[in-house]
Amino acid sequence: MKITIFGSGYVGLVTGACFADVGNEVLCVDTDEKKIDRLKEGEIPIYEPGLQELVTDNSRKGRLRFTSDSAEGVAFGLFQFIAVGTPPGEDGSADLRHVLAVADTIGQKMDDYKIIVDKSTVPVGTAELVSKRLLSALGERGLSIDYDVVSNPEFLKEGDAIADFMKPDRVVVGVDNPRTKELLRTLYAPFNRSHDRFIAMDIRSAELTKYAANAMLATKISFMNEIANIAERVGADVEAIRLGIGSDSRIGFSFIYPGLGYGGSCFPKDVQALERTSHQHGYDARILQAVEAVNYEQKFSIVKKIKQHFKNELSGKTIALWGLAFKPNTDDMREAPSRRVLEELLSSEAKVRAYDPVAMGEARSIYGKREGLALVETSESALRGADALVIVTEWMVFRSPDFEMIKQELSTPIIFDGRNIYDPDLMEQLGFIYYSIGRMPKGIEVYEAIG
Ligand SMILES: NC(=O)c1ccc[n+]([C@@H]2O[C@H](COP(=O)([O-])OP(=O)(O)OC[C@H]3O[C@@H](n4cnc5c(N)ncnc54)[C@H](O)[C@@H]3O)[C@@H](O)[C@H]2O)c1
Ligand SMILES: O=c1ccn([C@@H]2O[C@H](COP(=O)(O)OP(=O)(O)O[C@H]3O[C@H](CO)[C@@H](O)[C@H](O)[C@H]3O)[C@@H](O)[C@H]2O)c(=O)[nH]1
Repeated sequence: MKITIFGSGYVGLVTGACFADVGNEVLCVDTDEKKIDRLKEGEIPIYEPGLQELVTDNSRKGRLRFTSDSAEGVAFGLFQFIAVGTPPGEDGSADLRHVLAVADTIGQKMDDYKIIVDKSTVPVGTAELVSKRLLSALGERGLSIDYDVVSNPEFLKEGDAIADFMKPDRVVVGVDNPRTKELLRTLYAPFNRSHDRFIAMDIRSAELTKYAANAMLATKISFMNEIANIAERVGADVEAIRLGIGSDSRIGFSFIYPGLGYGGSCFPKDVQALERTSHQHGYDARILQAVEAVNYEQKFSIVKKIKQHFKNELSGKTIALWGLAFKPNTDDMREAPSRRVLEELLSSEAKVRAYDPVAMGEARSIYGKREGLALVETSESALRGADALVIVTEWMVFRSPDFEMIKQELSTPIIFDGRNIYDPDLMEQLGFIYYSIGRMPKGIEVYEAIG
């Protein structure tokens, strides 16, 4: 089948490469000409495991192409996927300008029947807005051409994006035309082989399903962070609690890792946008507000411990920071907890030496030359002359480091672990002062309430 995809970011590029890989002809369109030039040269602008190989292979076979010419894009595919960004607007609601710009473009250029598939995360009612924009653009051209607008939210995770797309838990499709539903079922059939994962529903429900999924996952994380905050105040261990509740199959082990709060380009903006939608419809979404509030505070939790340890005297101290990406296996730093941690440390006049296995380029483009901040090339050099190490992102390579080397490099052996990746008993044996999330530091019976 012929597929056009507007937007060549995390979602558009992965979607394009995966559809091409199962034999479709795919044309990816992006308004960012530099990005398209790089993609044409075989350069992938983002770090996503496996994507380089998939894009290179399918480009070589001629099934995956790139253009910044939107007219070419509209003419090409029966399916016109919209996979552009929907960032938060000033009041937190989703900014639809890119989605509607694509709708305008399609309406201005289409000459035959198209299926417009919205893969961007958008508030309920957006498909109707897209449809109105198409009608109005066609009206201006004095044309009446048939089309369908479908909602097909994407559930992939960065870092696992290809596996998530190729073997999805489900494919949600909001569609009101039975024939179009069957075409989409056929399009997704290669990813739907072991059992039926194709879930068709009305368009509004599909749009809301996406927000409900992200809000539920974010709720699990904030809930667990709240339990962690209670645990450390009453002298309990959140890691034991995690095992104790995760083993209940009704709760499950996934998305109950406490830490420094959720970040990334999705949970923060989507919880906020759902809360705004709800507000606009006269309903006060109190759970969502609490999820956000807990998450906001959680990003400060490790800095509060650092400040408490150093008795609020961070001036003249140097902190080594491991992990800048919002989670492992990505270079994405959008809403990354590391940014909050960095800002707090720098504004407390600490010096920071930061390292990440893949996000150094991204960090340089965000911070440039920032006073007090050194972006360094190895995890070892981050430690040099530092007074403490902070773990912000749980990259595999940080899980079993050379602790003797860490001790030698740090002026005092202190680790603040924002992801609970080390064993407190081992840390004690090795002679570290060790702080983590939701567990008391060894030797302290009940943690003093922090801040
Ligand atoms: N990143 C994720 O893990 C993820 C997962 C599921 C859903 N989503 C949702 O998918 C959407 C896209 O997210 P993303 O992370 O891929 O965004 P992104 O910012 O990585 O990429 C968006 C791309 O769209 C391009 N673009 C903007 N306007 C355009 C236009 N008019 N025509 C063509 N291209 C245009 C931009 O240049 C950019 O390259 C968002 O709604 C997001 O919430 C993201
Ligand atoms: O137990 C956990 C699990 C995750 N996180 C944090 O939650 C954030 C989001 O993680 P993750 O969900 O793995 O990454 P995303 O790539 O943002 O993916 C989410 O957002 C996407 C965009 O909407 C959805 O498509 C995915 O299904 C959804 O998992 C990260 O900061 C993680 O560190 C925790 O703190 N504890």
